[in-house]
Amino acid sequence: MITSEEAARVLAEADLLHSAEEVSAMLDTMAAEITAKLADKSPLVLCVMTGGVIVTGHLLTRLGFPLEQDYLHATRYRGATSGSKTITWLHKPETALAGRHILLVDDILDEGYTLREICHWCRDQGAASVNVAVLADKQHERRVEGIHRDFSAIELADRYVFGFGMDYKEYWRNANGIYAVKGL
Ligand SMILES: O=P(O)(O)OC[C@H]1O[C@H](OP(=O)(O)OP(=O)(O)O)[C@H](O)[C@@H]1O
Ligand code: HPA
Repeated sequence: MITSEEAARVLAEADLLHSAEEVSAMLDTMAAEITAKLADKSPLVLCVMTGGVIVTGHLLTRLGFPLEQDYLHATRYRGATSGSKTITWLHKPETALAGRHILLVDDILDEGYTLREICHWCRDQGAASVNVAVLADKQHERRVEGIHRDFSAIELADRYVFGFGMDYKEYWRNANGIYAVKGL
């Protein structure tokens, strides 16, 4: 945990990677790609809490076709900047997944453990298809086997980022843009 004063310093010293306007334009593009693939599938959109909440909200207003929405919460970082290999499930969706076309929406695909486990779970539930949409796809060599994203708004360099749902030690999910922590 850090104090709010430390959090304010982290933002003041951070590098702005993408402004809110840039994020908005990239979400427009991703929404168009999702529409082209899923508009006739009546998908079930699952927000991956907590980080996925902001991108899911912005994305949903750009999807002008019939869909349903639910959420799940699976976490492995729990406020830290490096993750455990064990995913903790805090909430599973109420909506039945069997036979549904699932669109998972999360803030970031980093090493991939989280979304890989969530995709496996969706398939175990009998989903007809599983598509993954992330705001940010971090570029590095540590990605686990067996996970790929179908849609991504932004590719990012290998730095610890925050904003637009992504946290730094639980702060600054509310930052309106994408920032990289100084020195990380
Ligand atoms: O690709 P990975 O290396 O697995 O990391 C990506 C995941 O990590 C973050 O979740 P976190 O565990 O921090 O949970 P939170 O969203 O509740 O903070 C983020 O929201 C992704 O779900
Ligand atoms: O770079 C990151 N920032 C915030 N949350 C994350 N979860 C995985 N990687 C990150």
